Amino acid sequence: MGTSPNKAARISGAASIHRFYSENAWIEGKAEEQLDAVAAMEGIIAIAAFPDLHPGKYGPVGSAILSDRIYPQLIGNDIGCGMSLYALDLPARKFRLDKAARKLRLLEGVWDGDAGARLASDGLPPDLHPNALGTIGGGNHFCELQVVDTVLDDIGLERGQLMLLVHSGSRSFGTEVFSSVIDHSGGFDPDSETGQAYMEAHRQAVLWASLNRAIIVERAARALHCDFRPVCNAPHNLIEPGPRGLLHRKGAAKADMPIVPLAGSRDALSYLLKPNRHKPEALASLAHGAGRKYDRRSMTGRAGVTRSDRENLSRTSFGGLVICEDRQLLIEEAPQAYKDPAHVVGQLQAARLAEPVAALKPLLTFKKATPEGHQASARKKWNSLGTRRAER
Ligand SMILES: Nc1nc2c(ncn2[C@@H]2O[C@H](COP(=O)(O)O)[C@@H](O)[C@H]2O)c(=O)[nH]1
Ligand SMILES: [Mn+2]
Repeated sequence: MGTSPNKAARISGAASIHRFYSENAWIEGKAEEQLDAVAAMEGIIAIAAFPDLHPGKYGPVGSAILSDRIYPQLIGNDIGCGMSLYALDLPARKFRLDKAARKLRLLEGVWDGDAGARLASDGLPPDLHPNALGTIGGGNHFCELQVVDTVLDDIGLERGQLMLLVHSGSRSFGTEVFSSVIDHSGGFDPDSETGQAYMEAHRQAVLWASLNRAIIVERAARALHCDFRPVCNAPHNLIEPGPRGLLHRKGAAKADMPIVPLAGSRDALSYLLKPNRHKPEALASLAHGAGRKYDRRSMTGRAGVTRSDRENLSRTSFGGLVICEDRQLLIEEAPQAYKDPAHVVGQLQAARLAEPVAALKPLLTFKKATPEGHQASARKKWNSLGTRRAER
């Protein structure tokens, strides 16, 4: 369990860990053990842990870790993963959920735009995983149509306004970068050739992921016939070099920006937060979501157990819809898998790290709609259509 925010600093191993959650937070013992293990690693300077903390494959998710070494393992494969939020120029009165759901199915297929040109215009090699660009990916990546439910501060949003929240990362590119360094659990010296090569590939992956989210919203807006404007773009899986060292954020939102999104679940509110910049121990970071309460494996038996449960997996208590044909993913990503985002926000407020400025209600959540095999055949079909079009 966590300690209260006012006695949160604790020395464990070499590095201090600031826990920004109280005894009431749902924190697994394994996540605490992972924090302690990281604090004892060579070169770790300080750690900030947030109330969405939960165990990860290689380290604690929901933490920011300052280090004088590069630790690719702390970031994992989804380098640059983040949340981008956009306000849609789509009148709510004209909005029809079932129609929008049909239109957004377009996101299932590959993107038919000029990936090479977009990559090049962002300073990236044009052949950098072009086929994956503009696609959401699996797991808990999603693209969600939301409606502004509550506005607590003037941030240019109005109640009832439609929004799009995109959560995605660097797809196959990030996986390739990580797989080349996966065995280096001891990390890299930042001055070493291998360390510098990793940081260059990582820099490109962060740009790639951000471009990916931008293309996803373009695709969605085109399908919905509307305009959009960016509200915030907050990565939460990356290393940021700075004057105090290398800041590793693993499932911790970059918070040195005016507004930071905190995602809930497909059946809970998401929040927009105004960070309080006067807490250096928070390492310019914040919770990025509700955080997992139960791991994927243990969701079988917790969700979709009865027939009516299974029938309701694609509907939400807000009257919203979920587009995801992968039944197992629907179960693993069921709302019960996550902590209560309102509680997470309350913990951040109690720790004086941030204030909520708006709450957003999910209307339509698009997760990986077809299993990988179907996607491959859809891609083949799309490509052969393209070839036929070109032959005409
Ligand atoms: N609004 C939604 N939020 C969701 C959904 N599924 C997950 N989540 C939240 O996003 C974060 C992402 O975590 P990450 O560690 O994979 O980056 C997670 O903590 C959840 O709170 C959803 O369908 N809609
Ligand atoms: Mn993520």
